[in-house]
Amino acid sequence: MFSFFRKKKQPKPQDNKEQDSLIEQAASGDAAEKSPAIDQVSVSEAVQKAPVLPEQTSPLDQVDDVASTNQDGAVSGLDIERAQIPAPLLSEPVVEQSATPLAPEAAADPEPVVSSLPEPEPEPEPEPEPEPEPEPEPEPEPEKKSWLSRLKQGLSRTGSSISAIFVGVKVDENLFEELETALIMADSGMEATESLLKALRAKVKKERIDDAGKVKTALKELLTEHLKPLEKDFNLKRSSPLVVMIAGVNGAGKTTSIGKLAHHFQTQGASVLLAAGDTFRAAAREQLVEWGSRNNVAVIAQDGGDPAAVAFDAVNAGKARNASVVMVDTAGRLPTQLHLMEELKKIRRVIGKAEASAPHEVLLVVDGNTGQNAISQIKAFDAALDLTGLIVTKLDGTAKGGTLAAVAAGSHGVRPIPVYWIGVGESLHDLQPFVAAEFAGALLGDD
Ligand SMILES: Nc1nc2c(ncn2[C@@H]2O[C@H](COP(=O)(O)OP(=O)(O)OP(=O)(O)O)[C@@H](O)[C@H]2O)c(=O)[nH]1
Repeated sequence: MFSFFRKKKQPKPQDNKEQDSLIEQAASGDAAEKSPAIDQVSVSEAVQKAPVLPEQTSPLDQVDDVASTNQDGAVSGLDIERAQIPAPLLSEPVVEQSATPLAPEAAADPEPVVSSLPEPEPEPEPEPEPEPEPEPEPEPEPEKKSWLSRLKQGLSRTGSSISAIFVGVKVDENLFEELETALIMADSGMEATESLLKALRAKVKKERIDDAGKVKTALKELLTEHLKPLEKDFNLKRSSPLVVMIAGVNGAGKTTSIGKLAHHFQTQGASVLLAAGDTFRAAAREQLVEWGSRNNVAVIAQDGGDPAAVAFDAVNAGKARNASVVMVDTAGRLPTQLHLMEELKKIRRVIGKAEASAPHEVLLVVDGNTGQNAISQIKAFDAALDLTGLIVTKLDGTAKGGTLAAVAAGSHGVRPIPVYWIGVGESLHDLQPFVAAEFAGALLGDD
């Protein structure tokens, strides 16, 4: 599919443990003395020797540049290691096998498709030239919706059903019961719903609120207060480079969010380096390289191999180049795929071997449409990785949105992990900091 990537070896399950430990040995820097075989799986080599086919201007050319050169011409740590590699090894790159099985389409070069040519049809009679039609007036471009209106529209299913409850009704038990149902239907969970309604009843009683519209305002205040603990500024400058590891289930929006974040960080003056730690899906690597070129930032990648090795090299490259931020993408996985969750833990550990204080942030990307299932996802990834934050994507879609109220309430034992950003579209700018009041307003269908 991607001619510039080397054909991957089929994984040998019985070798994985041994290779994993070799990768970790390599990362800890003492492997060479312990086993001559480490040359075959050297962490740095794997990236440095990513193949570059001659005459090809593939994204990996850029990647190879990143792994081997330093912008100002200085010899980087990676260069030094490369210089010490015997020539035969350099010319024959070793691709270390990941614990992750290779996707069939990535594992085998596709057969060329040869389609049979149809019989040539007789030349049609030339038609007389039609009269040129007058050019239609160009339609005025619809004004690009603001992100907040996209969030409101995304949550409108919940918003309009909650809003409708307050129209033309008395403040009585019926109103509270309808609200209870609507909040549960919005995926807020029992804990959050009960606690919100208890507080609302108390407030209505204490402030003698007898107007349904004012009950809605009171609910918005309470919901904002409830969501407030999830609101947290992302501190970009606390370490250099700041190493951010990104995880999540398949298709949650990890790579897209990394692309958006790269742009966001750059607008704050940060220099960004990306690590294509999704070595499982070839298209994911290409997707990240594409985001990299869109943002004009370098991407460390290799064809196949161990994602921990990519992360390790990326952190070292980030240090050598004084990058402000290194973001490590990882392959999507379900929390039930225990061996893949182990792989994530290993990536986290190996990052720590490249830089003891790293990763500084471990973010879970959650699809906002996931509903209550998001709670079990967050719990499982948190147990494996000790998450530091969430990015909730696709809130411009058909999300119900109540899940965040459930997270804030610690539903089913989930930790109220901060939500740094929300995704409200597919383009570069469609990432916004999570603001409790705005989110509460959108969830309750504010105008
Ligand atoms: N509408 C909308 N679409 C989004 C948002 N974030 C991501 N997407 C889309 O979701 C799809 C999956 O996004 P990816 O970034 O490839 O997801 P991923 O988690 O990296 O996927 P895997 O690598 O397969 O696990 C893409 O079509 C994105 O454009 C968002 O905030 N809103």
